[in-house]
Amino acid sequence: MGKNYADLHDPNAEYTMRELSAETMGVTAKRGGGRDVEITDVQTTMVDGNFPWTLVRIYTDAGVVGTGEAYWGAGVPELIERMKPFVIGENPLDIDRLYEHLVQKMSGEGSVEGVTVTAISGIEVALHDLAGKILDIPAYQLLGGKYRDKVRVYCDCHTEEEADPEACADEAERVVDELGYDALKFDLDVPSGHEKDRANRHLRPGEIRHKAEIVEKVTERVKDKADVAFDCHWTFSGGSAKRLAAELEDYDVWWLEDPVPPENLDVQEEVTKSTLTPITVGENRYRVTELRRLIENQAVDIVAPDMPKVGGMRETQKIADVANQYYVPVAMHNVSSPVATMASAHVGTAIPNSLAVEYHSYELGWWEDLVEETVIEDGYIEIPEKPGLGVTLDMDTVEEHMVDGETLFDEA
Ligand SMILES: O=C(O)C(=O)C[C@H](O)[C@H](O)CO
Repeated sequence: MGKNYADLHDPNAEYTMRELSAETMGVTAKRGGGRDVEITDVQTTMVDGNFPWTLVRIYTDAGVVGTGEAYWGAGVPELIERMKPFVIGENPLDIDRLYEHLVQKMSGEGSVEGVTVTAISGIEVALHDLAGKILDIPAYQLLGGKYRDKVRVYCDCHTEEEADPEACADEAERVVDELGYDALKFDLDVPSGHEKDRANRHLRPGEIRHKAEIVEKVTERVKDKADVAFDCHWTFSGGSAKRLAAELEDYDVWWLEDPVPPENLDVQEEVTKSTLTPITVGENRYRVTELRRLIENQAVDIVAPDMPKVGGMRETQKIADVANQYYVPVAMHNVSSPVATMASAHVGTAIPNSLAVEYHSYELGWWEDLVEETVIEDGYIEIPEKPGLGVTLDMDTVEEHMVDGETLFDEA
């Protein structure tokens, strides 16, 4: 018999004083225009992409189905399964209340940050698709409307010779000229051969010179054709990060991402304030509460929430609102399938301070095949006018790439 985590006993979830269900809140008034809809089921299927994408579907008694996606990670499907009883019977149009309801119900299990927030995010994205379909409007309309018809996409680039500055520059040129992107990102936390110890976070002078050489070669090669960001994946000490960022001030760096670990806000703030190189942080922080502190302390020049991880579409919009008050742009981190990528683009059009949305799957070959529609064209996502997110899962592709042991979604 398989494991069943869904029925695990959680007293916090079973009884909470702050109970936000429709029944307890007395949300019973009849709604016109086909809006009296009830959620009947929630299902997940994990697809083995370049990350294990968790796709989510919410079914209703009206026969309308919403599709969403949570950021990848073990435990996400189990957590969604555990939350299912809290949304069944609810009206999917009450997105905000249902989000708060899940956060409250899952408090004991950890809904301040981490994988529980990721699981809630997947449900929240599916609710936006569903609500858009019920109301017959695109999801961005639920967020207040459009700032732009197309959202810019940046391509996360890789090469097998990731430590070779010329190879990185060649790849940058190829991605710009052949794939049509005008915004790129490369990893800068690549071993240079000058390391004495990979654990201590300290950058030796030769390592800094090597990183500066990658940045110089790449930015010079695509100068005036593309913006280029560089990612450090939470690797270096504050002192080393400051020296690296100072060295990179001579080049056209779009941003330097996550040079220090995300936990210590004081160090983060000091690094950001020490340099003219724009510093971007965000993908490992959760919900507006955590991102707010980063922004309010002016510890970040550009904020990078991962929408289907940070809390979903409305939570990302709330983060963008706080960022906007500090004149901070938003570059959405994204390693998702076309479903959450399109959902991020809907957020991107609904906020004034959208810089770009990441695309992290150009080497996969079948990323676009997961949905019937074209998602990225010439480095931009055109926001669809179809109801909901405007993407339709191609079930043959889902089935072909499902993680072993997964079952395909039920028909609508
Ligand atoms: O694209 C980025 O910015 C990343 O940091 C990709 C990471 O490898 C990924 O998010 C880690 O899970």
